[in-house]
Amino acid sequence: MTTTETAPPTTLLTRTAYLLYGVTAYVAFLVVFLWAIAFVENASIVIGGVEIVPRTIDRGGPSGGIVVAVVIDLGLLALFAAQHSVMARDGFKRRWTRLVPQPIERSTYVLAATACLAVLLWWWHPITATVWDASTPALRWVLVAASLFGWILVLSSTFLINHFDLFGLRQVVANARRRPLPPYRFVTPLWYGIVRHPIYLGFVIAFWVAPTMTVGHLVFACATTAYIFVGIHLEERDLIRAFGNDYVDYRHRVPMLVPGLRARRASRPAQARVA
Ligand SMILES: C[S@@+](CC[C@H](N)C(=O)[O-])C[C@H]1O[C@@H](n2cnc3c(N)ncnc32)[C@H](O)[C@@H]1O
Repeated sequence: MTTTETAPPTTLLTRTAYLLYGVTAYVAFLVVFLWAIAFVENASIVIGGVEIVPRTIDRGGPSGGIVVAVVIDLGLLALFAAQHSVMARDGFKRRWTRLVPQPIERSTYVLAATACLAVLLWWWHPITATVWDASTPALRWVLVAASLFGWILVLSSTFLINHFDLFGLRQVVANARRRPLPPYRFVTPLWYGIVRHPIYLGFVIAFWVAPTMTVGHLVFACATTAYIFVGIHLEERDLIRAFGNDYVDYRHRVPMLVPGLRARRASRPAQARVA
């Protein structure tokens, strides 16, 4: 997330190149994000007789023994998690922007995350042994709808905090227009008044609610959920550093992931405030 106030002086050519880079990173992200939805939902989309989702969580990927598949899949998830955890930290960004110009720092992060996600989706090894399988068509539809609701929650929440800042477009557009970037703001609209992490809640719903749960899908859901808790811990540390008592108070008022949970614990003593 960006807190820059002024864009450094650059030529028109450089600013245009940064803008194109940012737009390319955003479009690449959108394409791979749509693939990720199709991947998790095991969607089959045929256009002109061609299947455009050749590999999903349970279909089409490389095969191997179960042990090999679990090791490779966990390795792919670890690669994705490592990229996210390291590159999103403020300390890394400070050192990183000595190499990468500030206006395209976020786009570079988005591009790296997109590349790691594409590698994960392409090399994922399905493990198709069934854990559960909803028997009736009506129940299957309900579960698919609930899972898609998770994706809607993810996407709508990005717009509630700042979609174009999250994906680096605001930064390259401001730089192209030679406008200073307004400081990044802490906001709590709509879902952010119900849980502190609606994007992560959306992912948890999308990953766990499935009409057919295979062993591979379960490995994916367990590992990503564990990583979400680690990510929340790191992200909240940065948010407290950036927004101080505003975020500490927010943590006391609003539950982390499960709506209503914190309200039941409201009588617990408040944690230490930021000095
Ligand atoms: C991938 S988003 C996830 C946001 C949040 N954890 C969620 O699940 O909805 C990560 C970025 O959102 C920013 N962020 C988290 N909560 C925010 C809030 N209430 N207002 C503004 N930015 C926020 C963090 O600083 C971080 O850069």
